[in-house]
Amino acid sequence: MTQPIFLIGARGCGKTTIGQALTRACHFQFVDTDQVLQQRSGLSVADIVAAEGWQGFRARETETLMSVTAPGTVIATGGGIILAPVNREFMRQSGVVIYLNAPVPVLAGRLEAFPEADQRPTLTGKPISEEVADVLAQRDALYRETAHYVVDASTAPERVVTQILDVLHLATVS
Ligand SMILES: Nc1ncnc2c1ncn2[C@@H]1O[C@H](COP(=O)(O)OP(=O)(O)OP(=O)(O)O)[C@@H](O)[C@H]1O
Ligand SMILES: O=C(O)C1=C[C@@H](O)[C@@H](O)[C@H](O)C1
Ligand SMILES: [Mg+2]
Repeated sequence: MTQPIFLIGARGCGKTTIGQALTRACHFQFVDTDQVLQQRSGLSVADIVAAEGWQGFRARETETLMSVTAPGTVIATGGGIILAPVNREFMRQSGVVIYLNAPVPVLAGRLEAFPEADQRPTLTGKPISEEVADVLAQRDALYRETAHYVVDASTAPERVVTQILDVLHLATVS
């Protein structure tokens, strides 16, 4: 199988972390839309949002998603990639989409430990655990309708990777 693999889910569910580990396990290339967007622009997410608003960031995100999608690639997306219908349709039609699902306390705990504020400027102005709950309530249905598979992302990274390999029927080659 060489179809692109898209990892979707909330901030902190592990798209970047699990994507890198999955890439090593299945010998795909790794790409992260947040990282590519920031490298290409020379700006952080927080800088872009300050200058152009979330609308400007979302337009750049769609362009980045389309440009990095290629066979043999694991694509870690940004948490809000599913907001645009064009992104949802593009991912479902271009490859296999996996939702890394984790409960609010797990997500909030990770984000409180590793805020990375330049990449994760506030979405609501609320404290982290409230924001995570609000945003997940708004987006969970969109993650589910976009995904071909849902995996439990609250376990250790190796177990998340194993679940993904299982649903994809890919053998781990070490
Ligand atoms: N399965 C896991 N178990 C424990 N810690 C994890 C796991 N997955 C990710 N983490 C940790 O949670 C934090 C956030 O992970 P990561 O940056 O991969 O999330 P993300 O989904 O890419 O978030 P964003 O949408 O903001 O890009 C990191 O510090 C990472 O080490
Ligand atoms: O959940 C979101 O809307 C975001 C998640 C991050 O990955 C970044 O793409 C950005 O901070 C927006
Ligand atoms: Mg990430």
